[in-house]
Amino acid sequence: MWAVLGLSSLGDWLGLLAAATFAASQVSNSAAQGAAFGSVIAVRLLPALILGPVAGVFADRFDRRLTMVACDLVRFLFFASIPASALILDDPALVIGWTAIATFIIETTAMIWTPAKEAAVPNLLPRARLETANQLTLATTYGITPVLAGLVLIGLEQLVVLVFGAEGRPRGAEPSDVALWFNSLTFLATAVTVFFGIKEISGRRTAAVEHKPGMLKEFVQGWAFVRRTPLVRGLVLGIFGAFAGGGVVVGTAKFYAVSLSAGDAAFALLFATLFLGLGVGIAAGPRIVGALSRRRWFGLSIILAAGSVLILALATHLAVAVGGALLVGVGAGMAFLSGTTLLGSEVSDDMRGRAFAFVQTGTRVVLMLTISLSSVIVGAGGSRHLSLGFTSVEISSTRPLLAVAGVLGVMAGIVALRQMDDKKGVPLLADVLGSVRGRPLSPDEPKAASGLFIVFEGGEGAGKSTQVKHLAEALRKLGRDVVVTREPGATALGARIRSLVLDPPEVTGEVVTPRAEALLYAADRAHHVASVVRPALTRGAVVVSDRYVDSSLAYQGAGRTLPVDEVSWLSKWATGGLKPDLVVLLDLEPSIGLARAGRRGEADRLESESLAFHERVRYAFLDLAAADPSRYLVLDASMPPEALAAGVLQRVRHLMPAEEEFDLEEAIEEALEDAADTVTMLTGDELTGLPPVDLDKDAPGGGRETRV
Ligand SMILES: Nc1ncnc2c1ncn2[C@@H]1O[C@H](COP(=O)(O)OP(=O)(O)O)[C@@H](O)[C@H]1O
Ligand SMILES: Cc1cn([C@H]2C[C@H](O)[C@@H](COP(=O)(O)OP(=O)(O)O)O2)c(=O)[nH]c1=O
Repeated sequence: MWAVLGLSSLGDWLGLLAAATFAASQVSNSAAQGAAFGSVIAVRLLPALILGPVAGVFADRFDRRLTMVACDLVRFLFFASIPASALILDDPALVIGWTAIATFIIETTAMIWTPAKEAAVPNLLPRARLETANQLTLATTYGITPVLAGLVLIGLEQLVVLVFGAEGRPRGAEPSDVALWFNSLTFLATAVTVFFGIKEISGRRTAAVEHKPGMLKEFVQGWAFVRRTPLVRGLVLGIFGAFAGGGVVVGTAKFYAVSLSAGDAAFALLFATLFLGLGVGIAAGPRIVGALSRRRWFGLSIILAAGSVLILALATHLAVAVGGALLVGVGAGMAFLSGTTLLGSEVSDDMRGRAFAFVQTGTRVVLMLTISLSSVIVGAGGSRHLSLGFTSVEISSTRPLLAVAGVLGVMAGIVALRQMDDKKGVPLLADVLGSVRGRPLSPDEPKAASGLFIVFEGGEGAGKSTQVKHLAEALRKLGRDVVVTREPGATALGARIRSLVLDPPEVTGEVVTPRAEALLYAADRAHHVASVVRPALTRGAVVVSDRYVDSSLAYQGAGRTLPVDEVSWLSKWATGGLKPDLVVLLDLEPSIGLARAGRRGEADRLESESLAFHERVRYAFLDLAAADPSRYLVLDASMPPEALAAGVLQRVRHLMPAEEEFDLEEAIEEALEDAADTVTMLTGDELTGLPPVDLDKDAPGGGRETRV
């Protein structure tokens, strides 16, 4: 298929050059030569307008292999007919006329061949390879074959001179004749290859064929499909927007170079960088964006290209303009690649031909219209002096035109992004940055609406288990369904993971390495969330967990000094993005906490870590709380348990539905009374200096960090 494609593309380029020079060589004065050359090029664009829209119906309706073969045979015959006509006809005008007609027919056939080919490729490849295949196709069509066509032309010319000498060559053996003969044979070769070599292209047709509606109906269906499907609508809009922007750039380029006070060299330089950018975008784009959603990539590429047109509009210095042109190219190249790949992979087989044909036609029309319109406008507009009193600036009409094109392009990109976004709710910038680093974000799984998820975090011996118990009791008294759980080890699987990760090395026989440790905690968490937490939240329960994601960030991130954002991504992936409604951080001097925990008995693997380790953990927790105060309640864990419990309840009150609030006040009162009892039991020293817990002054609504 690639060989066919390369050969056929070589044929296209060769045909474009050869037919035009052939026509020009039929007449001798230069004006007529120009007209002949131009008219042959013009008839190549005409079929796009007339036949383009219906071409796709052929690709979807008939066997694509036979369609391609028929088209290639037609091209074989008509390319050969051009030099043959010169042998038969004597009048140069007739020969030029026939060349134009033949070119028209050839181009018309190409309009049918291309969508058939484009629609067939995705059926021949695994989806995952489609993007690479498209890279190859684009590189072949726009990079290799045009150059090759030029070389072949030169080579043929040399060959003709070598064989027939410089003068007195037989008719039909001029270099441009030979090029056309040669070209005709390339199409014969592709016809043979497709017919005998790639039978798979036909593979998809089955019984459905008899029920096909009429051609006209299929055509109308194709339009309706484009209009109705957000993906295709977004794609079409984006692609047309990009081409319109490109058209304006091309149409204004000459005048633009003048407005930079630069000449033809600058014009050529800008074009060369634009094409360089295009190549870079196509070749390096996929590697740069990594696993970013292709739909998002497409929209962003359009925005990049159009935004860079704005850079062009504002650039006053050639260097800036060259940078802008490079970015326009990169954006356009990436959009081109991702757009083609999306069309190929996400449009169903029976619509694909029409979708490709629609885009193929639309882009040509848009390009022609914008190039000619913008060059006319710029030509008519000229440039104006704007007097500012003390100085005057020259404003060329290319600038506003480019600016308008840029703004419209950016808007088209944004609309395309909206229409096609497959990761709604995932922040765009974070997604792009994550993808560039190899870790795209996944959309959060929907959170259960009714449940409440409360997490206790803190160092060793901070009193988490004690507070979890208190809170659960208080909420149960209110009649709430409460699920108490913990990490690691709340499930049977989790219990095994827990012993793998926490048993001292004397028991396990070796030390768990930091990354393995992070993965084990994440595995425990994934299983825990899926089998315990989410089901409970779904039925509306309050889930109270002793430790969650923050423990990994603090212990594995800060403690083990693994990159915190990687640990965070791992947990996000493990939990499907489930975040707690409230995190209660019990903050305590590690030495005190470890002493408390030590009373419990044998230290586990992490408890035996150095004090410095536990210091890092403590400050990591505090940092996390400071970064998202509305989600955290930080309590001084050296306070008596009852006072802490009252503080927790006070905050939980804000998370409960309104009708439960009244009872909750009572529960808090009760807890405070308990606390008061404890206070009287203590000697008092330990409590001096604590701020009073004042219920009334706490503004309703929560949302602030509360320190009791
Ligand atoms: N606020 C507190 N003040 C003093 N000791 C406490 C407090 N909370 C808990 N403790 C004690 O400290 C030890 C560890 O408490 P625990 O709740 O198991 O902590 P964690 O679950 O954070 O490791 C237990 O012996 C517990 O009785
Ligand atoms: C959940 C989690 C715990 N841990 C550590 C912290 C604790 O030292 C250990 C066990 O937690 P836990 O059972 O809460 O211990 P303790 O009751 O002694 O505080 O696991 C991590 O390192 N990463 C994690 O993601």
